[in-house]
Amino acid sequence: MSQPLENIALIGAGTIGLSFAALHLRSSSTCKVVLYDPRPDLDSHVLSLLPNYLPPTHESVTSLLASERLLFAPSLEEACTPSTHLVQEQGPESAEFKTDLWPKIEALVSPTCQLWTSTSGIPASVQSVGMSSPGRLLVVHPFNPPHIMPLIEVVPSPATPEALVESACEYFSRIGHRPVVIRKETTGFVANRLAFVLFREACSLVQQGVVRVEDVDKIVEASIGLRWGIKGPFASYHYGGGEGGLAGFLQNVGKTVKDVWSEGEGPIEGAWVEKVVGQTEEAYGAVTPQNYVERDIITRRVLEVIREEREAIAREETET
Ligand SMILES: NC(=O)C1=CN([C@@H]2O[C@H](COP(=O)(O)OP(=O)(O)OC[C@H]3O[C@@H](n4cnc5c(N)ncnc54)[C@H](O)[C@@H]3O)[C@@H](O)[C@H]2O)C=CC1
Ligand SMILES: O=C(O)[C@@H](O)C(=O)[C@H](O)[C@@H](O)CO
Repeated sequence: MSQPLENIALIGAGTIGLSFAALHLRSSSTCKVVLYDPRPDLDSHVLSLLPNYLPPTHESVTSLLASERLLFAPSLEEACTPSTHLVQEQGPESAEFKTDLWPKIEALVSPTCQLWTSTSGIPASVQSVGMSSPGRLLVVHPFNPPHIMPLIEVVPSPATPEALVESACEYFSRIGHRPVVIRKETTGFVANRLAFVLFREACSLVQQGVVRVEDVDKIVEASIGLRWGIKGPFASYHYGGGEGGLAGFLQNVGKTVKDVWSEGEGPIEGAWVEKVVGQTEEAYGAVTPQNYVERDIITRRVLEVIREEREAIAREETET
């Protein structure tokens, strides 16, 4: 068991950084989270958003600040110290920014400090080129918002020791998340690759006038979005194949699958960005904080029902 992650420095306190702050703070009643972010509105940003990310019964942000379990560091050097157990970065998605940052952090912390990046798709082997021990850097890619969404894609570089991978997986499993180790550094890792392929097809269908933005959302929410939250694509198609399972599915539907695959490639023609953005803004207007509150309430409830039902099924299986 690696050292407890009690002194945590979060570099970048935007959408993801603040969500991870809530996750770490609610996962341990003793851990200390130090935020470093040069944004001029950091105080108001944290005070306005962080309370929504913490459970309603959790210690208030004001109390966390008063007890110094939550701190704002005025500099990187004051956020990352020899007593820091974990530095997690969620700054701008820029290879230049992250590559420049990690050698600085490495020089500030102890050799046992865990170094994680929340990047959407910049591999650790790219970000760590300037580090003296590149293998120390590990990608822990969340799905927004990480204080609720359980997936963490743990993506080691070829230089990363297995012990660091195991330590990160152990931490996230212990706090109720679902880490999945991705064994090769692909662009966008796995979740984003799957999401972006679907998103490309959705944009193409809107651009072709096959369907409007809001109808794509209705279709996904009323079918695959629900289905894949319960059983992923392989299990779902295995079930869909009846007695033949996935082999039966591929035998029955395989030609249509391949026909669709062969069509859905290459760039989308025309001014598709303007079209999908225009229809999205027309359908939903500007995003408000209340949108996030409603999203989080429903997402938490769905996850809770899935957990409750799976536990009930497991209990029945052990009792029979
Ligand atoms: N937004 C999303 O859905 C997801 C984002 N990510 C990744 O998380 C990272 C952050 O993304 P977001 O939170 O969405 O962006 P964001 O723009 O909300 O937050 C980035 C924060 O970094 C701060 N920052 C800028 N320069 C800095 C510096 N020198 N030192 C410290 N902080 C600095 C900014 O002030 C800002 O608050 C990116 O790498 C992104 O790819 C990962 C999964 C999902
Ligand atoms: O969709 C998410 O939450 C994450 O998988 C991402 O990394 C996104 O691509 C994010 O960067 C943009 O929404």
